[in-house]
Amino acid sequence: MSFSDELRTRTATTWEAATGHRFVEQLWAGTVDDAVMGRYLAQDALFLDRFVALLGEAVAAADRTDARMAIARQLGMVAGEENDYFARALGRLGIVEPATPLPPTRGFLELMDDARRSGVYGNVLAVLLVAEWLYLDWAARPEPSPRDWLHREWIDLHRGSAFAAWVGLLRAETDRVAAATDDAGRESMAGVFTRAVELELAFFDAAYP
Ligand SMILES: Cc1ncc(C[n+]2csc(CCO)c2C)c(N)n1
Repeated sequence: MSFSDELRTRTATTWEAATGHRFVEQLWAGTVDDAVMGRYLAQDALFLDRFVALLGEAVAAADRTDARMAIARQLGMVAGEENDYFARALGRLGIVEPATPLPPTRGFLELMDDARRSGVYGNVLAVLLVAEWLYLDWAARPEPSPRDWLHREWIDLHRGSAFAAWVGLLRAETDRVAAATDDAGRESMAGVFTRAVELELAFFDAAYP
């Protein structure tokens, strides 16, 4: 079993609680309450800002040109298309002020800052991999899309062949880097991965008061 599969298996209970969360169910059904969607997106705007900084560190720390270029392309996508969704969505929901980070957001910001400041490519990859793979997992359901663009576009941003290929690259990089590092390095990557999965679940929970 690959290193990434092993991490995914090790965290299966929490992972599946996140991918099957009521937020995800309601998103697919198109029934997420505007107050819930607003709380979630306002927190996610804070998350995304630091996520872009983390992608910048991955661009800097990658030890192969093909990976560096692929990460840089993805960084451009997040700063472009994804940011545009946020502007429209927050505008429609009437959210103008930046939110105060709730505990799961604070945890994520700290985890991303630690990985970024460490400059350790494997730890940076471990956070990116969870954030992207877990979202691909819930967004790739073979179900009809909700009608409201607010819900539909949030699903569409996380599925499709380009996004699946990006997650494939993160998995391949994670496996390659893990194979080239020592036990302590792999333990560190596993710790970051596990913490990120826990935070993804807590992040969905926090959208509900
Ligand atoms: C808490 C939280 N975790 C993961 C993602 C997923 N995500 C973050 S940036 C991005 C764009 C593609 O690189 C994707 C899919 C999120 N939005 N919020």
